Amino acid sequence: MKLFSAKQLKEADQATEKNEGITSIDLMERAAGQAFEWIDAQLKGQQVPIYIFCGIGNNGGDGLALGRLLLNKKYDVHSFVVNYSENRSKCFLINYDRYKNTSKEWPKLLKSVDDFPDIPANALVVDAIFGIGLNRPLDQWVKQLVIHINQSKTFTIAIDVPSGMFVDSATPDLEAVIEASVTLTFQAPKLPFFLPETARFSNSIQVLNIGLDGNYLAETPTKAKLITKPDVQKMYQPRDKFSHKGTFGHALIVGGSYGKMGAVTLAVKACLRAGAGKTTTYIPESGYTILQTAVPEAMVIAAQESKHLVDFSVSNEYEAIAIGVGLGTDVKTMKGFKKFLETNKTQLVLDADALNLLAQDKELLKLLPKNCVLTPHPGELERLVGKWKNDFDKLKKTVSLSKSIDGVVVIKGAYTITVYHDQYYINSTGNPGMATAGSGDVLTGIITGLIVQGYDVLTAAVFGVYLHGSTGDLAAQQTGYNSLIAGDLIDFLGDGFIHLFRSDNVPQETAGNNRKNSN
Ligand SMILES: NC(=O)C1=CN([C@@H]2O[C@H](COP(=O)(O)OP(=O)(O)OC[C@H]3O[C@@H](n4cnc5c(N)ncnc54)[C@H](O)[C@@H]3O)[C@@H](O)[C@H]2O)[C@@H](O)CC1
Ligand SMILES: [K+]
Repeated sequence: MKLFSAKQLKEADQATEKNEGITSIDLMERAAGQAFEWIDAQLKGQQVPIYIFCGIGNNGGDGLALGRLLLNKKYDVHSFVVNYSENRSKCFLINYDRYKNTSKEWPKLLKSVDDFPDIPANALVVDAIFGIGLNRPLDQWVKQLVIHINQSKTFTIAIDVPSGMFVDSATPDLEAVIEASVTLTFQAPKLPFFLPETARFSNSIQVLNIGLDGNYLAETPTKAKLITKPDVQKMYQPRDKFSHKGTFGHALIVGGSYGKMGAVTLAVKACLRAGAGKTTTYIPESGYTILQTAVPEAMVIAAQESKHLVDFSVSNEYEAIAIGVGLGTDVKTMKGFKKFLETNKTQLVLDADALNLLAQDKELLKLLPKNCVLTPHPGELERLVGKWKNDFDKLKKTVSLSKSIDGVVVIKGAYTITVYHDQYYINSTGNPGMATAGSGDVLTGIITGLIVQGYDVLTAAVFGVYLHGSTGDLAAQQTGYNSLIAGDLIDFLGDGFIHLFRSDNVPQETAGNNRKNSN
């Protein structure tokens, strides 16, 4: 699903008006109508005081149109105009007049803190103060109004975006943003709904389709995409009946150190479960028995050194090498790692301590082969790219890193973002249960397993991240969040694949009939 910028959404509005021969006031009526339908479907006529706060631009126009529709359905509506400027938009003014013709009570003008109404605890608040047009910090008194609404702790519905949130750049003041209970967003979600600093404001997102021009939406490329099930269904490569283990590649997992062999165990198991034809691990000698016992399906090459890997001389028979899980950052390991990078030509997935080693000596980044995949969590990313000022700056820095290595960077988090050059792929699956030791090792294994089967690195990263999250969601249905451990992600990975082609609304016992493809 594409995440359009504010500028693109405005262009889509214009294309719709032109191609359908409608005016922006018609489009606003459509948007407000959709919001009304949604709210009416929840309230079903129940009488609660509805407090609508409207700005003086088109977001405010939406609020007034919504207020009129609610009044027509005999809801108890109290409207306020947040008079932050005299530059009222045309559509606001038209809806202001229409509102006055519907209601005996005019919207109350708010001009300063003294005008703020008390908001009853049982009220439903509608936030239509600012939408995607916000482009500078709020006036002090408008910020105070946002704080006043947030402090009311009432159920708050934001129209299009929570007011105060910037869509295409970092939100300058995180105290001046509406904390929405639900965000009714038009046509497509917006990028900051998924970024760590701002995601908490746009809780529970409902996308309302207002029928913007299909051609414009289809043909306009976006920097950011939200990756959902239909996107990954297209990525899945069905298996040929006559395939054999050689068809699905050979992966090497390099890592482990004394006390950290579990990381390799998890990665190699995940790699196999993701579908790699063969896997080999290259580990310090002390892990030999552990690996052979824990994962009989994997081959093991034990290095001479017992506790840390020092020498990384591996053959070039693998389709991909994952390196870093449980590796440690011993000085000798660093030396060997550098030597390995100087000669290696195989596709790489770098995680954990491999990233820490790269961060210790950034010159090593130049030795990475094209199209490698880096999977840092925020701490590892910061060590690689330096401190960022905000989420947008973090993306910018990650884009630079991706371009400089000509590879893929997976920023792990609640919404994991895969960055390739200046494209962002935002993952929609996963849950807080996955914040547990070893979860990242499993992801490394999954991505590596997909690469060796022939998925290109970007697809392997985006698809792998989705699968990892959806598997976590399936596992959590059995374990709950607290009890989910990384091993569960491996156990449920098969269900993750099967679930890709299962309709979400079909009860479990009949779901199998709806499977188009399974692994
Ligand atoms: N045809 C259309 O254009 C449609 C617009 N829609 C609504 O229109 C919204 C966008 O409307 P607008 O572009 O009018 O903008 P907003 O209503 O989001 O903001 C109002 C205006 O205030 C000014 N402004 C920006 N920051 C300010 C600040 N800190 N203090 C004071 N003034 C500030 C800007 O000039 C901005 O245009 C969307 O989010 C959506 O809710 C929907 O009705 C769908 C159709
Ligand atoms: K809003």
